[in-house]
Amino acid sequence: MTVMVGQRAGKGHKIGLVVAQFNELVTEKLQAGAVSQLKKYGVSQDDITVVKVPGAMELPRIAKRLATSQTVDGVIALGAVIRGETSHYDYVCAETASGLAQVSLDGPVPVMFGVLTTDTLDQAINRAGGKGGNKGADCADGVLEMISIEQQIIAG
Ligand SMILES: Nc1c(NC[C@H](O)[C@H](O)[C@H](O)CO)[nH]c(=O)[nH]c1=O
Ligand SMILES: CC(=O)[C@@H](O)COP(=O)(O)O
Repeated sequence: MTVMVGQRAGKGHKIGLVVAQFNELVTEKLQAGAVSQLKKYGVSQDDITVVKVPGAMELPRIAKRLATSQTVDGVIALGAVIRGETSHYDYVCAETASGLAQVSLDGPVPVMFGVLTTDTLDQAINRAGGKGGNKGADCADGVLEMISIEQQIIAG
């Protein structure tokens, strides 16, 4: 069996976006990048479900609820964790990443890790539509590619 990678046909696919409100200046740009990219590949607005959560730590729980709801073909989790004065940053990053990875591994649909983990606000802004690209758009590419890969594997 040969599985073609890089396939991003989006028409007819339903995608769930879980977006952290913490650092909303950044996460709203990630969300816009993801939606724009999904539409570029044919996903309709009506097939994109957006759920907001307080912060990155809440992303895994709602990503799991969406992933297991049998209403979406893939999930994109978006957030921006920016280092402060204490070790809280380390715990938020580690648990959010671990939680989302577990939802993707254990769940029925692919879950993309679209959480920026940066030392400064500028670094985050640069990766939400600035010179560093848009992590939300990158995740849109990735979720469509993963859906295609899994469909090809199932089809044999
Ligand atoms: N400092 C950041 C947070 N902190 C909040 C946590 O994500 C969580 O909402 C809280 O601990 C309650 O469970 N969240 C971010 O998304 N980004 C940050 O920089
Ligand atoms: C990533 C965080 O939780 C961080 O913004 C919290 O800031 P601080 O460590 O200064 O309390």
